[in-house]
Amino acid sequence: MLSYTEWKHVFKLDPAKELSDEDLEAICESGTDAIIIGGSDNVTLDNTISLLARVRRYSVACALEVSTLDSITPGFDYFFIPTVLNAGDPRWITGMHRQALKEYGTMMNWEEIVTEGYCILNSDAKVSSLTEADTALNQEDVEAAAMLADRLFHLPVFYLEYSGVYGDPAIVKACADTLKDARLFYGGGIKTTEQAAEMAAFADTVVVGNIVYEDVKAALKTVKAVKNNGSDDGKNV
Ligand SMILES: CC(C)=CCC/C(C)=C/CC/C(C)=C/CC/C(C)=C/CC/C(C)=C/CC/C(C)=C/CC/C(C)=C/COP(=O)(O)OP(=O)(O)O
Ligand SMILES: O=P(O)(O)OC[C@@H](O)CO
Ligand SMILES: [Mg+2]
Repeated sequence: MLSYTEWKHVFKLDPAKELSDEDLEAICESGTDAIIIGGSDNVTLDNTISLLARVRRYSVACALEVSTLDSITPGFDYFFIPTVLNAGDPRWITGMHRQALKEYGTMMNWEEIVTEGYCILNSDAKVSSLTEADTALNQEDVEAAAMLADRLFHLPVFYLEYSGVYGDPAIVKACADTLKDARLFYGGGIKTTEQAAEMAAFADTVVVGNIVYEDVKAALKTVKAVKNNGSDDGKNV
């Protein structure tokens, strides 16, 4: 299994959405580096376990991106823990985390835990309303968020989240230039090979989500586009 520090392309699958066995097989066997299971609403223990079991038929790495306490279950290669750096509601910065650690703190394998410093930039995304994110950020503000994640908090991942819309490549580049150690994850609105390649030039890891459910053939094409155009700064590998 590839360490998450080497992932260039990832599919994010939502346990609350339907995906046929045929499409799931194509996604898992596509050459992507990993499957992240996660979503911002209607994620339950049942739909998480069900999707995990289906993905486990394949050898691809599989991570849970934890968004609710109820959906935490063993069996993943990694547990990605978001903290939303521009959240208005502190529960999504450290509140839920402290609650989770009361329950799981003594039984954690810390090697499997990867904290993601999220910066949410699409005001229309569900995740934006959920966390009451302050999305009115200019490039300088986003660079400061990247520095906060990387230099001040030493988070392993800074996640530029445009969920649902294609982001601004200039901002993604600025973050790539700002980060020293943290890996840059980019996610949001990727529908074409051109978009996938453009973001792969700056981001360490490109996350492809909703298009899987809209046009699986287009989703599959993003794998090669990313792998052939990825940034290669040797960070953290
Ligand atoms: C033994 C055992 C099972 C051990 C497990 C160890 C473990 C994992 C312990 C937990 C440790 C811990 C600290 C957990 C944190 C718990 C928690 C709930 C934290 C809050 C996380 C958070 C900030 C969530 C906010 C939402 C968010 C950022 C979700 C990520 C996914 C995402 C952005 C989806 C996209 O959503 P969206 O595009 O809006 O949705 P649609 O595509 O459907 O429109
Ligand atoms: O669903 P899309 O818009 O591709 O975004 C991917 C991911 O960043 C969502 O958390
Ligand atoms: Mg989504």
